[in-house]
Amino acid sequence: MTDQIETAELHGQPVLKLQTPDGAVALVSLHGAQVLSWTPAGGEDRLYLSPKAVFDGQTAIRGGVPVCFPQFAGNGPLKAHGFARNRLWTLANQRAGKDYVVVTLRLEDNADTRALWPHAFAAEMSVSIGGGRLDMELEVTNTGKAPLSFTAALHTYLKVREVESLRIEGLRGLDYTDTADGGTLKKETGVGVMVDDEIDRIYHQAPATILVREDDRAMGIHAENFPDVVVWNPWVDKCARLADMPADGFRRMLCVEAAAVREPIELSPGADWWGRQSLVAM
Ligand SMILES: O=P(O)(O)OC[C@H]1O[C@@H](O)[C@H](O)[C@@H](O)[C@@H]1O
Repeated sequence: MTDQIETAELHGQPVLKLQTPDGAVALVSLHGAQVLSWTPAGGEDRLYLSPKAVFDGQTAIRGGVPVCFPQFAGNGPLKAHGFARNRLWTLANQRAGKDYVVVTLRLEDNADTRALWPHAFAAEMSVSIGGGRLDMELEVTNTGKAPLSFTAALHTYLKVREVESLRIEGLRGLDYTDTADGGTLKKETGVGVMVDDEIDRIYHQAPATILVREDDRAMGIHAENFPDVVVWNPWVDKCARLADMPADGFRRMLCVEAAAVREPIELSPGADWWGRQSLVAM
């Protein structure tokens, strides 16, 4: 470990603390390879972590950036969002420079994952911070002898001041699957998407960059190799049903997820795929 990367604990669970000399800080949980908090240089924490999140080394942690793999949501036989967020990943690589820190966590198949999903794979999640940026990259390699396919997402919980006061820009004209309306396919007509009710949408063929604009700040969200963008907020009733969310938690969060859902990723033996999401605090 360098002094820019330390091992620590959060609520009894192992985390890596990343810091750059300019003051950017992130916490990454080994459970799920999940970024739990990210403070850009000179700023404040821009990721939502539920104060009721469960840290027991098994349950998925509510907040930060859960890694959904090898299945997005309930789109397949596995439990919601696959198993990667419920597994302990190992530190595979780390590097620090004058203005950046990067760590790579790794998860491979074992008897337990093969019982759920009969494939050999290696997944690596790289997290890099510096200045006002957070870069996250998920790479998956088919290490087996048969083809495999999966869906995936970086399920980013943005921390927002008041969800009803923000606007999501860049989605106009896109087709989306409205999960909150039985999976109906619709077209986005709004110039800016506002949130004043439950929203659970998978936007397809999304542009590389979208913007979440708040009254006094914004977040630029850039994705590569993730063709879908999921926008999710549970709103009052669904939030009340989530045991690991406070009643008013939905007001402080907005999930904007870089995802590959509509077209599963197909990997032949030996092939690999990567997808990236970057957040730029403005
Ligand atoms: O409660 P979970 O399993 O973390 O899922 C949260 C939400 O994740 C979103 O990605 C899905 O679109 C929602 O349908 C889902 O409710």
